[in-house]
Amino acid sequence: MTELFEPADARDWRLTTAGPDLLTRANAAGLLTSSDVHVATRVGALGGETDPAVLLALALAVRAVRRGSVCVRLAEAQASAGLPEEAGLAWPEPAAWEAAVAASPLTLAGVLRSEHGLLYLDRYHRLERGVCRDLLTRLDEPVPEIDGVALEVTLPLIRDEHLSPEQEMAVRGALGRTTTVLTGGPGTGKTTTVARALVLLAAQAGARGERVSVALAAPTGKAATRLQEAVAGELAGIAAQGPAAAAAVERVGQPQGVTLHRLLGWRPDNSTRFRHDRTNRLKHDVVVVDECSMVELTLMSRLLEAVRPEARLILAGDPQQLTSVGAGAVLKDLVDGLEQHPAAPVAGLTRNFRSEEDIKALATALRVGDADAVLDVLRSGSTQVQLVEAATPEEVEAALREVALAPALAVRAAALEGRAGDAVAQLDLHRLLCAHREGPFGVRHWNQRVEGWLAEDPAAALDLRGPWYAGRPLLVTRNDYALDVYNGEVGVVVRDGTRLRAHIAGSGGLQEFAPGRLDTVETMHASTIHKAQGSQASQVTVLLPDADSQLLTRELFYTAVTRAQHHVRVVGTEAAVRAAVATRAVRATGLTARLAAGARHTDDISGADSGRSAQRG
Ligand SMILES: Nc1ncnc2c1ncn2[C@@H]1O[C@H](COP(=O)(O)OP(=O)(O)OP(=O)(O)O)[C@@H](O)[C@H]1O
Repeated sequence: MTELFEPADARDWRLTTAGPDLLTRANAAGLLTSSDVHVATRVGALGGETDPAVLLALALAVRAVRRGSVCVRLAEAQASAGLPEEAGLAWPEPAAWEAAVAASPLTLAGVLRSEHGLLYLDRYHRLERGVCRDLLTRLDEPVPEIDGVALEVTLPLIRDEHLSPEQEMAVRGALGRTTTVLTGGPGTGKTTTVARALVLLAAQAGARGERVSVALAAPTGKAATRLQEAVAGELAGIAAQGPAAAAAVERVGQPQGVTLHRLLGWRPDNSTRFRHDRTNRLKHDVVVVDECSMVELTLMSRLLEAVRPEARLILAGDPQQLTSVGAGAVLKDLVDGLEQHPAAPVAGLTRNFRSEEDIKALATALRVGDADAVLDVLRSGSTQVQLVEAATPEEVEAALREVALAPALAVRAAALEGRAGDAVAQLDLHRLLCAHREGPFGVRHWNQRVEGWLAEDPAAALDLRGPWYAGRPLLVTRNDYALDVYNGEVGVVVRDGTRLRAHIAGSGGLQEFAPGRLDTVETMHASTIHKAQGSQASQVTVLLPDADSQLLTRELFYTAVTRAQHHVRVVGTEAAVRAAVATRAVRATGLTARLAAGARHTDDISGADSGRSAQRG
């Protein structure tokens, strides 16, 4: 994947004429945006650097972070840029380039940091080193001796309900160390395992005459609510076995699921600093964070600073999913980097207990990158997965109208009758997911199309003169602490007599608002795959963009299809399916190599897999 933008015309806002020729050429070729160039030239001017090669390196480091990487490997920059010859960019010779960067006043001043061929902006270098150091320190932290009697009494209670051998291994592991990275695809029992680990940890604390305080958190409100509900459900299942089990579960308490930002203590004056930090740690003895694939480097750094060193930390997630919107690929890096660590903190769950067989087969084929197998499953005539081949706008329109209008009508009908619970519950039955926000394959377009179909449908009788209408499905896009609604939560606008009310589903149930008070919501007849992370629906329709879309990656496709519990419908072309499978969204970071070097007790992070960049396989 070349990751270039195509200037619309000579006045494209991403184009600039200010700056050294090398940078403006890289800008004109679509490699650097005007802001990359401006930041590099401005920082260069402030730091006394005029060498265009060094400024190009700095601009590429800025670009890397903008695109989700933490650093850039200069030696590979030319190859991964994929610029055509005609771009006329005179790439510096790598060895001389690295030497110039090393000798630059920007490096001497600490603005740029080079390490084993990886070039970082100082902030990201500090964050990465901090995450690595905090994690490795945590892994060396001793844990209280295990009380054998309490363990023998509690293990049968959590085994009885259900616990596979790999889950039991993970649970025992969580008991024996401060930090556990629990990985697995959807339905592999991560929450089940977390709930059981909580029961064991609470029993151990009980044997020491203590009580545990548990925090459950996730990057989005929806994921936090799901975590809370799933843990509560599992605990209730264990408790139902009898008085001894109920007593063991009672020790865990009833932990609330909260967003990670809320757990850490959001501050109105600062978006990357929190009330809880190294000087004001979280009081909890056990901190569980789910959907960690969505946690960016900055947030992981703040989390590790805030958790007491002796507290238990369980980081759960699926490293195959899309990485965080912000820079870093932390969960994946932890899994790869800690693989060889003597404390063996990574516990992988592989058996899927929930999904339908063909959805599992599709997810497996995607994980291993076998495009033929993906297409075979999609075309197998299964009742669970299906490829609706649609190449032209008319074919896509027909395919989506068939699947998206009926759910929208059902939501509208419930909302008109004031049945808020039913209307919101409908949203879990079907989700239409797009890769893009804009354009013919984008969320904005399909939200408008569904609204248009509703307006045309006599059953819906929708008047589209205002943005608020009964049956408008809502997706919360940002945390609003004043209203207590959180990113990822969903809701519906419902008629209440003569007025409209917005009902949002949060961890405490439905909350009702005057629609005008909500300014962090968007319409959700369709949503992006990114925004659907951390949620699931019974049926999912995935609209694939054109095969040459820069957003189309295996991770994106995998994340989309694994949102489905019972049925996945993929709308697109064979070429798009193949392009998705062939394209990896790999980010350049040094964390894997850093962690692996830490595990080997060396400072050498020149591991072969550090500083990877996006590639089309
Ligand atoms: N060992 C097991 N035997 C039978 N059923 C199990 C087992 N482990 C988990 N399950 C069931 O499988 C389903 C999925 O488990 P769980 O919700 O814990 O998975 P998960 O990995 O957290 O999924 P997701 O990330 O998609 O929420 C649940 O219904 C759970 O009760």
